[in-house]
Amino acid sequence: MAGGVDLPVVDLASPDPRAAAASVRQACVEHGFFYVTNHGVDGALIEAVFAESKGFFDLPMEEKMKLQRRNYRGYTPPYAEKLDASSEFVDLKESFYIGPIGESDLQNDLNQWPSEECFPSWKETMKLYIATVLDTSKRILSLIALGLDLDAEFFHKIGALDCPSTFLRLLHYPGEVNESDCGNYGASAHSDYGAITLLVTDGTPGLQICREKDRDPQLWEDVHHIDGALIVNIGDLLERWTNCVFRSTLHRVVSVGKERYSVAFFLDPNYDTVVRCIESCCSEADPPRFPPIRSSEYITGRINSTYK
Ligand SMILES: O=C(O)CCC(=O)C(=O)O
Ligand SMILES: [Fe+2]
Repeated sequence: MAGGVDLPVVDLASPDPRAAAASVRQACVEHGFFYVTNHGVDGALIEAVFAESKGFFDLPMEEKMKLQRRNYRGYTPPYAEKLDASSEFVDLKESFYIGPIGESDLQNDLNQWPSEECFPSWKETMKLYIATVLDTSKRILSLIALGLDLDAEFFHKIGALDCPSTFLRLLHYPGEVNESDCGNYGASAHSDYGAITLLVTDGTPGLQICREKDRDPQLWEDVHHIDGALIVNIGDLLERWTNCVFRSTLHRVVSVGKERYSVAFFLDPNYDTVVRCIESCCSEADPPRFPPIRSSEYITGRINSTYK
C-alpha cells in the first residue's frame, strides 16, 4: 500500500497574496498538487452537486444511456474509457461531462441535461457550481501568475480566460469489484490536459499521485481528504507554459472496496490561446522544451488519444 503525501495547504483568503503566491509556486514545483481553503465554494453547494450527481448515477443504465456522450458531453458508462491510453485495462468509473456554458440559454448549448421533470434543480445546481469554481480557478491562476513573477492578470491579458474551455466531470466509482475487474483502476494513471483542475471528493480514499513519472518502479502516494478543502492540480498546458518548472503530476484512482463520488472541474485556456514558454521559466542554459502550441491543438490531440 502506498504511503500518504503531505500536500501544501494554501489559504485563498490570505491577507498576504505574495506569500500565498510563493506557497502556490512551491506546491506547483514540488508536487503539482495542493489543497486550497477559504476558496469561496459553499459547502452546501458542494453537497447539492453530490446529491444531484448521485441522483443521476442511481438511474437504471438504459435511462443513463439516453444521454450517452456526444460532442464530449453527457454520460459514459463503466468500462468505456481509459484515462491511461497505453493501458490494456479499462476504467471502472462512470462519468458525466458538462462542457462550457454560454452566457445565455439562447447560445448553442451542446450539453445534454437530465429531464427537468425528473431533476428539476439539476441544471441550475451544476451551472451555479461551474460559475463558482470558475471564479475560484481564476483567483488561483492569479496567484500562479504572481508566483511566476508575472502580472497577476497575465492569463487574462493573453486571452486565456476569454471563454475558457471549462469541463465538469461528475464521477462515480463502484464499491465492491469482482475478480474479473482485477487489474482495472477506478481511473487509470493520467495527467490532466489543461491549465488547472479543481477536485472535490466525498472523502473516500483512492486518489494517488506519482511525482516522478519516469522513475522505475513508480512510487504512488495517497492523497488524503481534508474536510472543506478543494484539491488543485496542474495540467499539461501549464507544465508547457512553465517549461516543466511546474509539474503536471501523474495521478490515478485505485479501488478501495467502497463506492466513491468525486467532481473534477477542468479549466482549459481559450482554444485560440497559443501556449508558449513563459520568459521567467527559460534561459540560455534551459531553453524552451516545447514549441508553442495552440491550446485547441494540444487538447484535441489528447482527447483523441483517450477517447478513440
Ligand atoms: O476522482 C478523482 O479523485 C480524480 C479524477 C481525475 O483525476 C480526473 O477526472 O481527471
Ligand atoms: Fe485527473
